[in-house]
Amino acid sequence: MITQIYSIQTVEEALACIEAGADHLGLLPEQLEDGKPIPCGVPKSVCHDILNACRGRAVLSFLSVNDDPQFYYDMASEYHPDIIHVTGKRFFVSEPFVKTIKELSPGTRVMQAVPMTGPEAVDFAKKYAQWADLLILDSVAPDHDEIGAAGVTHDWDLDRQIVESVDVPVIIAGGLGPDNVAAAIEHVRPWGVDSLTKTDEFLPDGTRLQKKDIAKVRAFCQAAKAAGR
Ligand SMILES: O=C(O)c1ccccc1NCC(=O)[C@H](O)[C@H](O)COP(=O)(O)O
Repeated sequence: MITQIYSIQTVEEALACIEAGADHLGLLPEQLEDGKPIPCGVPKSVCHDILNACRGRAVLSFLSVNDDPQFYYDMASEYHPDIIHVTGKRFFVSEPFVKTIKELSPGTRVMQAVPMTGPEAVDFAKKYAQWADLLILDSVAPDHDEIGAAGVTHDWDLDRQIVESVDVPVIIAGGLGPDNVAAAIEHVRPWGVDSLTKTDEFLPDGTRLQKKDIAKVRAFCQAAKAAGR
């Protein structure tokens, strides 16, 4: 069972997550969203430092919420990440897009986020599984229109249907943490599991810090590996 942890901010955090059992690390190179800097964007020099420190020790997934394919092409040329994670609101992978990414960065795989909003997600997943190397099935929170970082679960029956009907590896995401990852794995039988919100640090007043809680990351990875055996 592959474990993926978002959103990495520093080299120290990346190395601590690897030591805690994470196989894939996800991060967002700094970028604009609706004209404003994205909250947990990582500066270019830090992205390179994380890549240099972690290559060969974990799979690095670089995410964008951009709807302009050029942003992804620039990301492929600049970083040559192991995975490019496409989670634009209106932009999804296509055959020519994936071909261009692979010309710019041979060896980079392309992962399409699937918005798990209802039964229509099954056809969406089947369509984009034609071109993407991997899928990530992710929640869309009721109060925002972004795919991911929602901190809530969705209907795992739909995830199970998708896992059973596509030929590419599927990572499940959305509100997963140490408390529920085993149940999700048992229900869906995916290739991998992902966590953001529930493995972050929180202040006593409930404010979420953009920082991983390494004890929670360890508990998540241990629970996932045990359930995935
Ligand atoms: O990592 C982010 O900050 C992020 C921001 C915007 C869209 C997606 C983002 N992350 C993608 C992931 O794969 C998350 O880990 C996934 O959405 C799960 O999030 P959560 O429900 O909070 O565990």
